Amino acid sequence: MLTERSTLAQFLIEERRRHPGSSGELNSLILDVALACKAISQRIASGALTGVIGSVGAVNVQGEQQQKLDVVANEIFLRANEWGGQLAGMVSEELEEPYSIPVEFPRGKYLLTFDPLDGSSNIDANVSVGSIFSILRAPAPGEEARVEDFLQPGTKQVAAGYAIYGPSTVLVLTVGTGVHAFTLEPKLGEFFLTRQDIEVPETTAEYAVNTSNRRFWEPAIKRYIDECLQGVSGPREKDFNMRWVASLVAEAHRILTRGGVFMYPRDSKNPEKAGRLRLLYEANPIGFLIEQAGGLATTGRERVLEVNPTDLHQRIGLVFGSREEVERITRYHTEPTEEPSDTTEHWNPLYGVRGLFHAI
Ligand SMILES: O=P(O)(O)OC[C@H]1O[C@](O)(COP(=O)(O)O)[C@@H](O)[C@@H]1O
Ligand SMILES: [Mg+2]
Ligand SMILES: [Mg+2]
Repeated sequence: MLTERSTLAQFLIEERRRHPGSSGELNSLILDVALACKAISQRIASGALTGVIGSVGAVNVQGEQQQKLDVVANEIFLRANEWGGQLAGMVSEELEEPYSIPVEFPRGKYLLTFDPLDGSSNIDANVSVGSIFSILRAPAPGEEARVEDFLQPGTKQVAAGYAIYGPSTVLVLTVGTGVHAFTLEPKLGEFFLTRQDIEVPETTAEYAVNTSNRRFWEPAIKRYIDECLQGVSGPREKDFNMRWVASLVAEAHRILTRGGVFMYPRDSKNPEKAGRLRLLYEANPIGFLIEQAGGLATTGRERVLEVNPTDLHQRIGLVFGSREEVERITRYHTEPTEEPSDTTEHWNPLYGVRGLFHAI
């Protein structure tokens, strides 16, 4: 029987009872991932005192500035997960190719993909960051994983989660039986169950989007946001609130706590990229968690978890959160929507359909 005092290990033992013949390898893997998160949490907490703040002065495979903590967190993830015999390979945001398990360690039946440090541009400002992970089955257990082995749709995930390094460190996990949160007790170094069966409220009046990209958005997103901005005097007939942390993990955690909708839609900013966020280790694990909590996650057009990946570091548009809003945004992508000629005219209360001049 699980209680508020159950540890992550006790939770995993309870879960395993549902699968009497299971080997326990998944549990060991999740505990190794959790160990990596504890170690990263400690490095982040000590901040500038241990010299881990600042950039490396190099760009990663994605062409992004690597922070020292990106490199440190990546190393911690690799070391914590390579030795246990559960994995056939790993894919990290920080590595171009899959990481092959060193020959001295046994290879196992799972694959791990991860973003070791998400939101790392926030590190210097001491804003919440996180780690995101996804676990898949290896098509060829015991053999070195090939690139194509990782290209599985998100529906195939066995487990997924993230750790948020905020005022407290919280591990949020799904093994396909709901979403549960474990808070790190730093003195004991143990994760304790603090929220069970998390549910995303169906309705919300809070959205998260980087509006500086507005001119690159598709009409459906412009329409949605413009309608929110019109508040009570617009077609939505209610006022909205906005948040943008620029840390996917922090946005997902807020939405799993009080609802909301997050958008990093496909845009025309860089036509070679279909979005900002990466499918295998950002969109899929977050999508799995959100669906398990009763919310929705789409690309704006289709369910994220049904996208067939074509590339390890593929980017994708991502819309997730409270069901009603995600359904609406996804519907707007299918409806013919006029490109608003000028934002101000579109939402200014003086000019809107319900505005002052319309009434005269
Ligand atoms: O800088 P922007 O455009 O606001 O983008 C922020 C987004 O980029 C990310 O930081 C990308 O993740 P990484 O830090 O792992 O590259 C997300 O967490 C966040 O949602
Ligand atoms: Mg990230
Ligand atoms: Mg990252």
